Amino acid sequence: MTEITLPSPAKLNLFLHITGRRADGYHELQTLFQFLDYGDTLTFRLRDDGLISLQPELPGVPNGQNLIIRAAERLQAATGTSLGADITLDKQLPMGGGLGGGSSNAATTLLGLNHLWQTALTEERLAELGLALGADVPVFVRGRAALGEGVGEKLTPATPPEDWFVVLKPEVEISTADIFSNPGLTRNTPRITIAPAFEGDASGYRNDCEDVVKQLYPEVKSSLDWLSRFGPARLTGTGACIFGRFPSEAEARSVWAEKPTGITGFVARGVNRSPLHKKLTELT
Ligand SMILES: C[C@@](CO)(OP(=O)(O)O)[C@H](O)COP(=O)(O)OP(=O)(O)OC[C@H]1O[C@@H](n2ccc(N)nc2=O)[C@H](O)[C@@H]1O
Ligand SMILES: Nc1ncnc2c1ncn2[C@@H]1O[C@H](COP(=O)(O)OP(=O)(O)O)[C@@H](O)[C@H]1O
Repeated sequence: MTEITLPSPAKLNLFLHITGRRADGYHELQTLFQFLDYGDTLTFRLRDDGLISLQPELPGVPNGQNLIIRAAERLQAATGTSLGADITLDKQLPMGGGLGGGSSNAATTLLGLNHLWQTALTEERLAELGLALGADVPVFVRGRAALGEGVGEKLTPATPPEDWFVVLKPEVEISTADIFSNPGLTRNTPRITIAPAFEGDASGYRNDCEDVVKQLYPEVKSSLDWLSRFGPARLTGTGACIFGRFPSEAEARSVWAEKPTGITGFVARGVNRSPLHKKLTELT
């Protein structure tokens, strides 16, 4: 095999509780991750000269800082392979939206190149390499919906309902670091036991970043107010994307059809197995 094309799906944080703060300033979380059957696509073409190239360059992200290149270089360093790759990215996910697109791209690169280069690292080792690139990378490497604890890297598989979602992207850029450093952030939500997350209904939980984000960004508040008219709606990650949950595709699409003009987003299904892992299994 000299070329593979793989999905790089989005994630939602169905809830996100901040339960404390570590000595290094990072926040301890409890969060329920689920994948969407919607995202970016990456194509990897084998090179035998060790070079890594990426096209197209993302606006505002020089290739040297792109998580795709950084993941590929980490895999080269960890395995000592002499192989390289030409990588093409079809970007669909909004950047910095709380959908984990960059982390997902890093995970797809680690799994995709491990396959193409036949470097045979275990999923556990790939998740370790990924964690050094971002707290959200391990869940994408593992490919199972999960309760994430620690900074999101301690994962316990979970099976939330595979509902349909309307995802909206208010036109604001939100920095994760800014939200986590806000003095008004709730940082003492009591830890929940794992059992409710297994049962999968996240409706009794919340996103602890939501109040701060709504105060700072009225566009997010107005989108949440609008979407909440149709059912439960919530922020994912530190935003800016929000999601509404619906039991059927038809209901999700009818709400989507009524969205105010000028707001972007998409309709997608929540899935407990990553589309990336599904595709990789088909290849082997
Ligand atoms: C909040 C979450 C939830 O899934 O998602 P996103 O909104 O990014 O998608 C993640 O935990 C985000 O993880 P990640 O995107 O890897 O964050 P990083 O770039 O490592 O962190 C940016 C900055 O946010 C702060 N930070 C991040 C994670 C965390 N658990 N505590 C923190 O205090 C730190 O100041 C850090 O320097
Ligand atoms: N391949 C990539 N795709 C998206 N963003 C990337 C990528 N590589 C680096 N980044 C940087 O990571 C930041 C966070 O991106 P992303 O993971 O999409 O959002 P979030 O963490 O909010 O879910 C971007 O704003 C961008 O600067």
